[in-house]
Amino acid sequence: MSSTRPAPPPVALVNPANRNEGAPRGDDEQVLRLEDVNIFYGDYQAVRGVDMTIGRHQITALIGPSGCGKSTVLRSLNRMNDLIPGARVAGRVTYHGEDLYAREVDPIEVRRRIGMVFQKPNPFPKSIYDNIAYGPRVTGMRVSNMDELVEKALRRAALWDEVKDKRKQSALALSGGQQQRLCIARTIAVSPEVILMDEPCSALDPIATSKIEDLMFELSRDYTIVIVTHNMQQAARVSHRTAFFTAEVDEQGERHGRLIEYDTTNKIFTNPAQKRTEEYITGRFG
Ligand SMILES: Nc1ncnc2c1ncn2[C@@H]1O[C@H](COP(=O)(O)OP(=O)(O)OP(=O)(O)O)[C@@H](O)[C@H]1O
Repeated sequence: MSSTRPAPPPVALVNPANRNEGAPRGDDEQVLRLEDVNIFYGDYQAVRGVDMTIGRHQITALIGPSGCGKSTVLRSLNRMNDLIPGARVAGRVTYHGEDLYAREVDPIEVRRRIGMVFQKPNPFPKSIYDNIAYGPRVTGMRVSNMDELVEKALRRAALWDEVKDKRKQSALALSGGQQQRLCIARTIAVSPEVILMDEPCSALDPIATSKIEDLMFELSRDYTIVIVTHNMQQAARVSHRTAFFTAEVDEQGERHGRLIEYDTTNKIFTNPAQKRTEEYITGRFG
């Protein structure tokens, strides 16, 4: 951020009454920032010393070999690690400059503003309509017209045309790709600013994957997206910036995830600065 740029307006993570406020606007604004982030599961340090920023309305891909800490880092961005017994995040993770881990911050509000879509589509065993209405209801959002909200979320997730006549039917009857778009619609329904996606296409066929990729690109006009993917072609196709992680072995023989290189996706895939990045993207290791 340039020193002349005015600071973004504070975002109330603490006060749920402000949840319907629009997201602050600004082009290359940083939405999330990690500073010397270290993540532990009990005594085991899974991730070491990560520094990176996530820009607004960008798709940021986290790539790297299995076990290098991509999902762990992703979960630190909306305090999902809080739900894992023994997990602990040290260092600073800020959202528009606010410490996400400050004592007074409400993790529920964090997860509403920074939503998450998982690897395996996980709709609730409820109707399509109720899957979308669930979040607004439980978070106490003031909604004047729920039908409209449901329609908007389904349209936004490119699912409306396929389900408009069966909104009262079970979400479990949808195909895997439709279920994943429903999960995206469910995330969108509570008006987040950021959507975290943990390998959202790994359980889907190529056609469903391509629909989700198109959707991600479309959504990046309004949302900031961070995606973990094993699929390098996918990272290259959809993301603006790519972070390459790998696991390093310390003197005691323990493996710790490290961020090796973070740059524009074009740079990472055409002219990476680090040899390890090049070896990984050319398939020589990992
Ligand atoms: N809930 C947990 N409890 C203990 N250790 C964990 C837990 N989740 C992950 N780990 C460990 O932390 C390290 C990083 O795991 P993580 O799942 O973040 O890696 P990843 O890069 O996302 O892997 P993959 O690509 O295989 O999903 C691994 O050594 C893993 O075994």
